[in-house]
Amino acid sequence: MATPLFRRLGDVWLGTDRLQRLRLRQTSLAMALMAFCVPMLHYAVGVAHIQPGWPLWTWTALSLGGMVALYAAIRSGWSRRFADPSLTAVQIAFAITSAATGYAQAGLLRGGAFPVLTLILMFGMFQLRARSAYALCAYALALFGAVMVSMTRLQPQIYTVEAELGHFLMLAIMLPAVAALTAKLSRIRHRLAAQREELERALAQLSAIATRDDLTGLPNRRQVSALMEQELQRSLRHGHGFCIALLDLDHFKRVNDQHGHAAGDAVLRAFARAGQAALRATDVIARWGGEEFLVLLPDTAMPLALVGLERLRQHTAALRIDTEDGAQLSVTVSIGLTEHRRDEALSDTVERADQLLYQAKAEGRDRICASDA
Ligand SMILES: Nc1nc2c(ncn2[C@@H]2O[C@H](COP(=O)(O)OP(=O)(O)OP(=O)(O)O)[C@@H](O)[C@H]2O)c(=O)[nH]1
Repeated sequence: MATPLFRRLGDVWLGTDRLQRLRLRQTSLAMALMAFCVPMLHYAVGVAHIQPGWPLWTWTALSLGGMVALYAAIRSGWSRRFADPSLTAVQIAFAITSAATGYAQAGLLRGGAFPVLTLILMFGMFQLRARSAYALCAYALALFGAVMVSMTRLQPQIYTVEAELGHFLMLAIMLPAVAALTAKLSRIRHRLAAQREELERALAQLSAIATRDDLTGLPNRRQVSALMEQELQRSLRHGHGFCIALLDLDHFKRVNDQHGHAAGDAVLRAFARAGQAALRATDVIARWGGEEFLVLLPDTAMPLALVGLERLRQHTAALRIDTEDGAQLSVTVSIGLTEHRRDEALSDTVERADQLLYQAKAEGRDRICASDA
């Protein structure tokens, strides 16, 4: 019972968009850190036996209010107009300012500002670019330096020159080291992102090679076999039938012999395009091998399948293909078409289509021989 409630609350707080949730989780963590720092500073002021005055309350209101404003800017989507919608650099600059002004009030416990500052900078380590990291570390060093100098004047008995010099030197060593580490991480991140992109491109290429025929761009035999298997499973579950046709270009050897292999390739490409255009978007025409093609007509029964393939046959006969030697070629196609019989193996359906194709060739080519089932 509790889980859906927590999930709903989570959705209200973080939204449902994946990227937005990532950003807001980060900001929520920063808000939690700030919520922890507020009582800590109040405690530090208490230790110094100082009554909390307006500087502490102003700091508290601005620090908490600023975090809420940053959360609202991201949650509302307003921050999407910027290059970094997480507002990482802004959040870090704000937190540094809050830490430095807190340092000025923390008195004896001001050393606590340093681990907090380290934590703040660690937030940026995984997101900031090298240049922003250096700029923010320089800002932190300058601001803390200014606060330290001011405090040696305002409260010299607590903020002694010697102690502040020591603190400043510590920061002067720590901050550039953090910036250098962030820059290194940023470079690693960019290299990883580039490698991932390259890998995705290679995978897409591999998948195209594995599933597409190079010459025509149509699905290859392996791919259409997988599609037929899928269609078979769908047909078993839902009870609707499908048709398969085998197509073979007529006298194609002559095209190669008389006009060359390149002209033959051009004819195959033109036929592939015409075939796709003649069929419905849900039908699949694939290269079965050589000058043979297979058409899969999912969720289609015989009279309708015949209409689609007759259109394809006519489109093919109307094709005119210009060759490099200036000739204009035309081509016809013979088709064996059949419907899958319930409970029969796919290979049997394809075999029947092949016999019908043979029959179409024997009867004079440029025709369809079809059997219902
Ligand atoms: N240009 C080209 N030709 C191919 C390709 N694959 C197969 N072929 C050719 O297709 C021709 C097939 O010829 P055959 O099987 O004898 O049949 P056909 O000349 O089409 O005659 P019928 O099928 O009886 O009408 C052969 O010349 C093969 O070299 C290819 O990718 N490109």
